[in-house]
Amino acid sequence: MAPKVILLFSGKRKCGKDFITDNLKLRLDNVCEIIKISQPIKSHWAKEKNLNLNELLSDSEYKERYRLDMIKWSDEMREKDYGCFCKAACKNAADKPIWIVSDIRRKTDVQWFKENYGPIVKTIRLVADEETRIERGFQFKNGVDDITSECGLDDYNEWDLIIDNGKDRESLDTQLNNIMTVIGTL
Ligand SMILES: Nc1ncnc2c1ncn2[C@@H]1O[C@H](COP(=O)(O)OP(=O)(O)OP(=O)(O)O)[C@@H](O)[C@H]1O
Repeated sequence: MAPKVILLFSGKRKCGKDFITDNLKLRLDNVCEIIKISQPIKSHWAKEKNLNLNELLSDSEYKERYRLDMIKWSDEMREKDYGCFCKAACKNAADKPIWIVSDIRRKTDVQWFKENYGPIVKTIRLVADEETRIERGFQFKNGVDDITSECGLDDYNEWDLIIDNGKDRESLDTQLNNIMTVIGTL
């Protein structure tokens, strides 16, 4: 069974992608699956370099140590096939009516999903003011926050929904209700 809706989430570091998508998953219970494009990148990289995958997946210093190398390597892979990681992530996804892709970063990610799944693909941008992001632990890093993997969708303007998750945000309940409207009736 193919998914009926695919939600692609994007947003800057510490805007709350994991927070919102984890809460959405709680609300949707077992009709959804969270997909991370970074998962196949990290598992391939871990295997290749003999690294600890769990540490690489968690928010640790360990991950930061390999971040730049991973970005460089994955960019080279994308040059050969821009959909390679989207494809790998979807191949491992469970058979659920709603897929939540929590870490879309590039226009080619959106392109790949739209080409392969059509109008069931909906895009959601999370935004948060910098002060709030800093409170959550964001620190600007040259070579990380100023390159495509963080800025590739800054000028994308066809979002189905933009959610403020900064200091002026609405309640979590309202944020999730707005997402439910995008999902519509299955
Ligand atoms: N609406 C919110 N209310 C309370 N806490 C929040 C909210 N949004 C995010 N947070 C908290 O802010 C921190 C960063 O959020 P989260 O990890 O979801 O961001 P992210 O966008 O996934 O970050 P990264 O890109 O670095 O993975 C977490 O500790 C999270 O619990």
